[in-house]
Amino acid sequence: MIRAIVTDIEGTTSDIRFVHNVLFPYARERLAAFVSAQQYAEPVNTILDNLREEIAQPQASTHDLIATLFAFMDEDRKSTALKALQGIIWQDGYVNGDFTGHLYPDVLPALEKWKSQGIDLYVYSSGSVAAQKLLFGYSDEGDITHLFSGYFDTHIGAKRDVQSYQTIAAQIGAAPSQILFLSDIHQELDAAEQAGFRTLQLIRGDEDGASHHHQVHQFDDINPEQIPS
Ligand SMILES: CSCCC(=O)C(=O)COP(=O)(O)O
Ligand SMILES: [Mg+2]
Repeated sequence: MIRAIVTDIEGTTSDIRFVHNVLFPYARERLAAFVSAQQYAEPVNTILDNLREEIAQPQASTHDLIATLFAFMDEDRKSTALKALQGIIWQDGYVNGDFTGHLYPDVLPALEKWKSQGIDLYVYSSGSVAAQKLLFGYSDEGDITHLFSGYFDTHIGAKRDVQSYQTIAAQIGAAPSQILFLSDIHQELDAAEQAGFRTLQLIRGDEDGASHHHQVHQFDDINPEQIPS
């Protein structure tokens, strides 16, 4: 029996093009000025120290760190420090109504149905927990954060590491076999499966021939009582 569903965001609940064509450019255009202005204020001061630790350069200047952050954005590095900064910058965009968090139309009805069936819902994304709450708090369908029992980001570990899913299961308080993980990326599903999770792969665009996970095209196709093995 499935007791909890953990869902990825980009490519799963939300269009990858929203993240890459709207969110990422919004942060990119503002990042240098934002970091320069806020470098001595919290939480940016601590985030920059965390970034120095992440790159093992304790003496790196703010100028150097900004260059590093741009390199990370170029390679879509899932750096916890970059994700924290992006999340703070996106807040203005959501609050000012520059954009709303994209949701595929099949997502909200399915989440509501699963929740009404007594299944607890969680999010696991490389985007910071603050960024996750913004996307679902200012979504196309309004504030849907009440549906979620918890949020996980890279503070718990990387999405392709088995240990991350073991820690998530412990924090949820359910056996891994009672948790279903939804993602578009088969390497993330591989790690979750190795931790004992049930898995389903969302195919929102291109097929993934390298995956052995059961695939669905939308949330309507998912019945938590009948997850194929
Ligand atoms: C919280 S929305 C922004 C998502 C993000 O920054 C990202 O890198 C995508 O990560 P995901 O793990 O959802 O694929
Ligand atoms: Mg994804």
